[in-house]
Amino acid sequence: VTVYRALTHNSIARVRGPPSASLLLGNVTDTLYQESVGDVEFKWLRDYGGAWRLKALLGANILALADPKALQHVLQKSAYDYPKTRQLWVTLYNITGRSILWAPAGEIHARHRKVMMPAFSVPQLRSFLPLFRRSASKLSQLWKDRILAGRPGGATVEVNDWLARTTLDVIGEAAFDFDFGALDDTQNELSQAYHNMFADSQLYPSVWNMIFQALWSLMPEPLLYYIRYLPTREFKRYRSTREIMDKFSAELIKERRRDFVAGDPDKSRKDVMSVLVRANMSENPKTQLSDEEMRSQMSAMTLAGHETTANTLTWMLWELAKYPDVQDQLRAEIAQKRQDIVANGAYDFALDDFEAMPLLQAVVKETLRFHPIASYLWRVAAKDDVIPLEKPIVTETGELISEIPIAAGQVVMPSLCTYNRLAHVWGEDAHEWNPTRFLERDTEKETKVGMYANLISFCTLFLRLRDPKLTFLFLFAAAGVRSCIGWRFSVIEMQAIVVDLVENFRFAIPDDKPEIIRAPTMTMGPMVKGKMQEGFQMPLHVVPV
Ligand code: HEM
Repeated sequence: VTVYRALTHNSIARVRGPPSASLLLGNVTDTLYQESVGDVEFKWLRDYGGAWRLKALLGANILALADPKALQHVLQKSAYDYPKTRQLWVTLYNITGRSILWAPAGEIHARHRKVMMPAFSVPQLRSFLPLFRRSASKLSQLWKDRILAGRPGGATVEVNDWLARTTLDVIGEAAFDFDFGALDDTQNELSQAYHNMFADSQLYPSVWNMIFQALWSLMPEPLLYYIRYLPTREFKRYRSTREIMDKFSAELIKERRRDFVAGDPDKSRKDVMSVLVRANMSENPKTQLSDEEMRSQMSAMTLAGHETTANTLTWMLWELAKYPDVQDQLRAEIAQKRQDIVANGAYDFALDDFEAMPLLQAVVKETLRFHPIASYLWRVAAKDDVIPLEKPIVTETGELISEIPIAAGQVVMPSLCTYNRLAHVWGEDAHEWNPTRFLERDTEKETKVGMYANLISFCTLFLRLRDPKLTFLFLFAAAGVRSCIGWRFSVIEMQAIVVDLVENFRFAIPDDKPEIIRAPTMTMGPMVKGKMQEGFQMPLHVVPV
């Protein structure tokens, strides 16, 4: 009924949007088959403003949103009234099981979030800094020994693969106290299962696959849990990864629970799984996560916590290679801070040191703005609603509207990559990578969309986390919202890694200047044009400093 209402509700039809190339496929292929993320979205933003209509498969409408107030409404204020679409939650279920990424909006998601939050508290994350620094330094040493030894002029390094291996090892140790051995090239079932998963399974889905997914909206829900057994390229890949991970997680949870029951001999254990097991066992049995849910969190953590950070770091190094003056200034800032650290008798960078490095902060934020690896999200309205707009849009009939009424069942597509390019939020040069914008910004007057620098890239709600009172509040407020639980983890990890790499190496675009594209997959990875079948990659010329 809701699907039918959404199809027949006519207010959305008045919102302007691109003509649809095909009656059957609508504009969906424009997005999924575009060469580089943004090719079509930035044009639509220019043509229609902060909201536009796309045609989905079988004639349905999709409302795409870049407007700050609209995004705040859909992702924060009424977040549980905009659950994930069936296509998205089924995919997340297929990859991770009954994890927080799958968890249906409302009581189930709030229960998952509550048990998981303690593992992402600020003190807990501070304790991971030595791990991040150790992993970064291991990566630098491997480059020096294996690739750059005897080559003072440097060599071309495929940095994305190395960074994905580094972040996989980091998440393994931080989340499970487990060594994936990815940097050491250990032949490991688990690390192989996650290698290039999205590039292998999601790039340019077939038309039949898209039509099949559109039909999920009409299928009875219980049936959707069995779709994963179909023998398609992507389902086979997801299934084998999940089976390997499930086996591993089951053992790990058993071990951690045994520790807990036996009095937890190693109370200092900080890995996410230990904190999760402790938090879960302290919960009221009614609100505890089941064994299956606990196992699934491990898949979710590995999935959400490694390629995301690796791809963002890759884009950061690419931009630093393109802007050698910014790279030099960053290296000078690092050298200055290193001198202060040595003068103070400290051994290595602390979190406060990173926070006192304005250019480092700006480079991380600007990269998250410019290259949001989750370039758009999928939501569906659970009930009739009116979406407010900060800037009015012009309709098909020439009216100016500042609210869009929608019917239950309406599919909404928060377009994170276009919000991050709004000229009235980020400046007239929003389509340029320019970290200095974060050295000069006054965010007070902006509609608060993102918790971190008002960026939407982590889908976060806005609160000033430096204030301890608000941090406390955040733990509760965030219990009901689907923002990225790992945003701070990722920011600290990226700072720790980029500081080590820029301190030790100079990055440049290789002489053959490969054309890099932002592949339209779930984590917007870099690919070399013409070599897409080789998966994500970013060749950069690397010279030891
Ligand atoms: C640059 C790195 C990252 C980016 C840009 C990012 C972005 C996002 C976004 C946009 C969402 C919302 C997705 C949706 O609701 O449809 C999300 C959710 C999530 N992220 Fe991240 N993420 C990053 C790193 C991480 C890391 C390192 C972890 C874990 C250690 C993590 C764990 C999660 C989890 C568990 C959720 C689901 C939260 C929920 O539904 O309540 N992410 N992330």
